Amino acid sequence: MIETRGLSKSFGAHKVLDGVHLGVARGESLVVIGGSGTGKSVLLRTILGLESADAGEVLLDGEAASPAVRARFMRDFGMLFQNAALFDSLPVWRNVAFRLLRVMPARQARARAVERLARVGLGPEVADRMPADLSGGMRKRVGLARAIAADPSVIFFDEPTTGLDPQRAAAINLLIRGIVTEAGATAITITHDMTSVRTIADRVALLDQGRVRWQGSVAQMDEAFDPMLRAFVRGEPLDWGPLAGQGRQG
Ligand SMILES: Nc1ncnc2c1ncn2[C@@H]1O[C@H](COP(=O)(O)OP(=O)(O)OP(=O)(O)O)[C@@H](O)[C@H]1O
Repeated sequence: MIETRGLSKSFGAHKVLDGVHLGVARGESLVVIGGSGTGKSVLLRTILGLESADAGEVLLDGEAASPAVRARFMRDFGMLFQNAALFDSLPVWRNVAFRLLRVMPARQARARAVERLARVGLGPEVADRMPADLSGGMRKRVGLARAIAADPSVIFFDEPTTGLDPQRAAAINLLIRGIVTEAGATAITITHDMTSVRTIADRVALLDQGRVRWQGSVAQMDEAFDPMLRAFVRGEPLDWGPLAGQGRQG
């Protein structure tokens, strides 16, 4: 359903994507992992056309992503941005119902928004609050409620559990898994959270230095020999050289 072929993107002299080949089948959940700054968010933005690629191509439903193909794709698409990206001037329910308000009466859109808020563990009293009055974790969940409000068949989640406590994170992981399994949605998720990977992923791709270094199922990930993948999965500390950790010695 979504395919990238040799996708490359630089900012000035900094090559962030260096020939990314990746595919996601309809109804599949792909999780992209990789160290900070390896280009995971840039990859999603380039697939969406929010960044233009320097080389390579994006195919959506087998067609090259022309503006018309992208517009069609976006009609049935939801996204949770890393920072939730809420509209600060709109109350929570209008943020959640933003797209619904174009296609249904306000009363119905509000009822749907309240129902979606409940799915992410937020009560109806949150509906009329302003985003600035919410905690970071609550904003994240409002962003998730907005992403799923219109029952999209394709959803991108950029770090869905960052900033949530472990129990809320686990609930969000199950919600995302349910959206893929029960509603048959196609999902790409970026995360650093290995619990999320294990709950959400049909397939995992490890991005490194602008390329897909490894990809496979969760079971294959646990058996894989790739040293970088193993270190990432186990959360082994990076070696930052002789100055690292000096603060600990006072
Ligand atoms: N608009 C931009 N202009 C210049 N550099 C950018 C721009 N967007 C991203 N970058 C750079 O591209 C690199 C990859 O960024 P990206 O946000 O994709 O990383 P990431 O893998 O999602 O990281 P994290 O896990 O920390 O969120 C970073 O070095 C970042 O500074």
